[in-house]
Amino acid sequence: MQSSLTLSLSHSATASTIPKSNYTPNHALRFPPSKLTNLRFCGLRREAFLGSSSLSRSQSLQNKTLSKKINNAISASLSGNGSAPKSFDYDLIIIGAGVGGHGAALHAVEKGLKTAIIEGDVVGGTCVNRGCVPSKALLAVSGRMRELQSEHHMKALGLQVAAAGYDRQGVADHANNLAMKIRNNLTNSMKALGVDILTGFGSILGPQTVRYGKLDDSPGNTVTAKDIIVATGSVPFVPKGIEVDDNDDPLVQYAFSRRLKEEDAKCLANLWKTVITSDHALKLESVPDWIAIVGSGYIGLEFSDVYTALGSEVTFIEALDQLMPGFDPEIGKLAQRVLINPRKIDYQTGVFATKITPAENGKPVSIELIDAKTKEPKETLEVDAALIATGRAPFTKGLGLDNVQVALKNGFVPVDERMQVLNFEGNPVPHLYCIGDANGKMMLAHAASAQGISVVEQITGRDHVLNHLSIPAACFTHPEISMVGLTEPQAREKAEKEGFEVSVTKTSFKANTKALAENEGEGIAKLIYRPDNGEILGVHIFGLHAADLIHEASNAIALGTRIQAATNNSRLYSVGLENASSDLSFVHACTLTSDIKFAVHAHPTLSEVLDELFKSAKVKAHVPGPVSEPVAV
Ligand SMILES: Cc1cc2nc3c(=O)[nH]c(=O)nc-3n(C[C@H](O)[C@H](O)[C@H](O)COP(=O)(O)OP(=O)(O)OC[C@H]3O[C@@H](n4cnc5c(N)ncnc54)[C@H](O)[C@@H]3O)c2cc1C
Ligand SMILES: NC(=O)c1ccc[n+]([C@@H]2O[C@H](COP(=O)([O-])OP(=O)(O)OC[C@H]3O[C@@H](n4cnc5c(N)ncnc54)[C@H](O)[C@@H]3O)[C@@H](O)[C@H]2O)c1
Repeated sequence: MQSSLTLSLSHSATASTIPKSNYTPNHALRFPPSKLTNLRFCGLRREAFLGSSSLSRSQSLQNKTLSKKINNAISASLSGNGSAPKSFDYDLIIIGAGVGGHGAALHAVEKGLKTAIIEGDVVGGTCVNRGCVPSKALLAVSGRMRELQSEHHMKALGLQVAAAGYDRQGVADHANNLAMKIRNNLTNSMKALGVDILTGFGSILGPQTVRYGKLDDSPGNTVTAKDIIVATGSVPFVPKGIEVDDNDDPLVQYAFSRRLKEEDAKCLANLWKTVITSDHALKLESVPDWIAIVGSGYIGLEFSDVYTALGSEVTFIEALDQLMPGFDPEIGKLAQRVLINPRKIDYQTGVFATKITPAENGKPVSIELIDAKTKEPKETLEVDAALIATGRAPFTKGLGLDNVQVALKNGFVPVDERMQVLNFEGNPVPHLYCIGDANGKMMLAHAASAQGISVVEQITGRDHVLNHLSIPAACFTHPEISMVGLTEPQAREKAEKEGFEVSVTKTSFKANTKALAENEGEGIAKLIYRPDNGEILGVHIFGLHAADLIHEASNAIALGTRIQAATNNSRLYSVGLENASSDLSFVHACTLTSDIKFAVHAHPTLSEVLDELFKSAKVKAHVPGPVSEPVAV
């Protein structure tokens, strides 16, 4: 924390409980001295460089001029009749080489398909370059910083550590280098397997036909394929009224291109990067003293972990009535108690950030807040920087989908459960699929990849429908949060509609030897299930390595494993024991393997948290029935 800070935020207080006199007016005091110097030294107005335009890369890609260019390019290369080609250049063409496209390409090659992937920017897409990969590198640092800074934690382990510090550029380099390494791995893996990587912006010209090339009026290249997968991903969603001024701003690019003196360029960069999205925040070009994070979903929460570990104070601005509204409410409450309240984080819920203006000429970032329900103005917050983490928008403009009678829905590509793209009438367009963030089903890297693999299975003759309720998700805070399936309210709603009973059971990390050995006993696991048949409806974990632990539950859901199947397993179990010498493996195969309650976990491991969880579930007593003959598998 800078010594210039005059305000010490109460840990659990909402912003509105902080005396107003401390909160906004003397805001200049919150600026680190270096920044004030820079602001005075620069004395430049951003408009002096490029007028008032300040679109980020992603936004500028999406703007109208771009759409026009693409449409012109598409019309220039349309062959005329729009009918399907008779022979094909490829078996499969994928538009977009993010993790979704990459996963599909690798599986397609394995299945013997001649495959090409079209990429308009860099291989790896959001996850590798601007998402999962660099964010997890920053979170790895924040986790260690947090641990080293916790005197109490260190003392409990009998350790003595001198004051922990960090080198901002070193941390940023770690994230950037990791992204580069994974990007190279992805590129090399595709090249090695013979996937053709075609460079350019891809769009659909007609059935089974794609154009790729520059974003200009040139005809570009036309390629055909038996099947096409759209995997164009997403970009940060910035609500109306919020002005983002991140580093990809054409103004900054312009300044650099004019070869300003290094300190001038740095100064300009400092001056302009005050309202950012995750695209920019991941570069960690600065660690602001006080940053407002608009949105308390995955991105907001993970960045709050990073920023507070590195010394920032955070103010969350959340439109809904509670923080982390997407999580199971009970897990959300615990997460708030552990991840928010003891840290230098305050928050306002039930408010919209309607207008955000970047810092300029010595003035801080200003954030106008309105009550989310009444729409009445609430207050204007002044901070050093703002991170906009209000969701993601599909990147689907200019894809030419109207050439195959497809209309976007709020920008997303409409698909059915097999990821087949649906036309105006709701019918699948033959040979056209969309996976990943662009279809909006589940905006997660592994979901994109799993959808891609599922599509390849289908086009190679094996029908496959992905069960999205079996796909786990994790938030990589310290400790982590993970989940699979339904939240408790969702499960109860479903139960009411379909007429079944729901039970909930929980276990604590406090009872787990390994967690206690690590001095990390804070956490719970929660199981939501059907007591009548032992079906797992949802599992939620908050605690050490929750992101790794969830897979036992997600695999169980995917494979249809029950907590305890509705057969008389206990009788089968005893039959097995009596005949242990010869028949136990048979009995195992047909009964115990379908009962997760009887799975064996190594001791002492964190996985015993889940073992306890499944064992504590009370599946209703079964009517004793005839014991079926064991079947060899
Ligand atoms: C900060 C952050 C952290 C995240 N962390 C995680 C995490 O920990 N775990 C997780 O599961 N998910 C995480 N995500 C979400 C994850 O990044 C996305 O769900 C995932 O990247 C989606 O993959 P995709 O292949 O659908 O799209 P993308 O990764 O966005 O890739 C799309 C690709 O298509 C290219 N493209 C777009 N249009 C065209 C076109 N017309 N022609 C040619 N190329 C085109 C783009 O340049 C891009 O390379 C995170 C996201 C963010 C922003
Ligand atoms: N660990 C991970 O798997 C991981 C990490 C980061 C991102 N992601 C993916 O990226 C996607 C985007 O993440 P995200 O955190 O931006 O979105 P999100 O949907 O998770 O959360 C956005 C939050 O912003 C709030 N909000 C929206 N507009 C607002 C406004 N004007 N004022 C105040 N609050 C507002 C919403 O109520 C919501 O709580 C997620 O869907 C997630 O799947 C995943």
